[in-house]
Amino acid sequence: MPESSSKLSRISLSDTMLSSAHNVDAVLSGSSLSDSLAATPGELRAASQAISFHVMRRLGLVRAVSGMLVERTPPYPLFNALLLVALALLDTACQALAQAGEPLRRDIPVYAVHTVVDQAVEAAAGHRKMRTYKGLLNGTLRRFLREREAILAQVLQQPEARWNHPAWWIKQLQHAYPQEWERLLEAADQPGPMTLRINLRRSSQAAMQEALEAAGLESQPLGEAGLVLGHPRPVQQIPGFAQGWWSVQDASAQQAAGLIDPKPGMRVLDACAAPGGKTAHLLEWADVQLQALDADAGRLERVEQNLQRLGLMRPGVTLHCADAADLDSWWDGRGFDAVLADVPCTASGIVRRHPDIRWLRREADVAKTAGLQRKIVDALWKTVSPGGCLLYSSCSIFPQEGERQAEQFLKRHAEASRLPAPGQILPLADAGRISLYDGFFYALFAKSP
Ligand SMILES: C[S@@+](CC[C@H](N)C(=O)[O-])C[C@H]1O[C@@H](n2cnc3c(N)ncnc32)[C@H](O)[C@@H]1O
Repeated sequence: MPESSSKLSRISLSDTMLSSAHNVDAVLSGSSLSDSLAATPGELRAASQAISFHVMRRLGLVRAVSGMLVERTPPYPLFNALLLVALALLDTACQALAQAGEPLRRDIPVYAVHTVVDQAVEAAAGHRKMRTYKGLLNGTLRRFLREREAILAQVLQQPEARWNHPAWWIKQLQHAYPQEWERLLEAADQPGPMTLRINLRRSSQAAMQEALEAAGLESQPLGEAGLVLGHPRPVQQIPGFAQGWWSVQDASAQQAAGLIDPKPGMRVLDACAAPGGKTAHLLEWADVQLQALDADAGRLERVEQNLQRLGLMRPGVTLHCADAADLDSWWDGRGFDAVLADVPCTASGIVRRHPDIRWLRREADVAKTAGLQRKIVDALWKTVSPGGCLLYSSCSIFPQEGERQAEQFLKRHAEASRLPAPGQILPLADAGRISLYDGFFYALFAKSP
């Protein structure tokens, strides 16, 4: 039995399934899974997260199965979510049985078939408003077990069920990446690695790797300041978090500071800063004068907390809550040598870490977000001093938020030229190993002197 399953088995599965159903219901009603998990009781959170992530990665399939098996959907959304949770776990239980001897991925929650059915029915039976649907749940799960092969053969004809992404999302990727779209969709269902960026002002890659080794944690170096952990861990279980020796930051995001390569004394603007991953990296890189903005006051507080923890809140560093596109509200007219525009985006490049995103976004969001990005980056360009640079970045794999945005920017601004930068980074598995990189886009523009 995988480690994740043995840990989960110490907690009542019916409670965990019910809690996961609340999470799935929240996402289907338009809320983020992170918010719903934050409201989950602490003792259930880890197990509920494992199951909820799993259901998000199977949601297209189980919704199609439920649509086929349940003729009249009960008018109680929590019950429908519980059914989806149970179907996802049941299908996985059957898969694990069929693959006996070949373990499933360690993050996938695996239970025995009869346990899933019993515990799902118990979860419904113990809930005042779901009790009446107990028989429907039991009957549906048992029918799925009896007819699984035929049911799957039929529903897997539907792209959403086959790829577990909305149909519009699949079409976007087919159009943008005719060669890679299938691998991209598959990669979205693999969990991303946990990557640390070492705060070179407080530790070093070698010292941190030693500290990890002493704590029994395996890691691999990445570039000059990164370490990829063998297995993800809660931050409190990793040495040096409170001491500010490191931050969690994906390998793609770790490239921003090096692309800007700020020098001591430079005036730098980080225009969409929260929670401050790249702000901190820029301050670790050089003693710059840095202004950080974010439109969300709550998120901006996290920038301050992170900079305090890392020992980077020093004179010359200022934080402002402001709309970056509204220059009158925050800009004093003095130009910046470098501007980082890490713009808000659909986050289509990080679905492996946030498997709910694909179900929360709507097709119209892509154009809407691209419009907001254009407004922000056009305003920010005015703040760049002649001879300075602007780094545009987004954690998206939709070209409207990446290459297309960069091409159109160049057309609008005659005094802009493009400098070398990675462009679109795709989170594609390499030789069967999950990608170290989240989906990301970088374009670097120089302003003529
Ligand atoms: C991709 S996140 C930034 C991540 C951050 N750079 C990091 O590395 O930790 C985008 C941020 O932009 C902020 N934002 C959205 N619209 C904004 C605007 N008009 N002006 C400034 N910040 C904005 C959001 O609140 C969010 O924190």
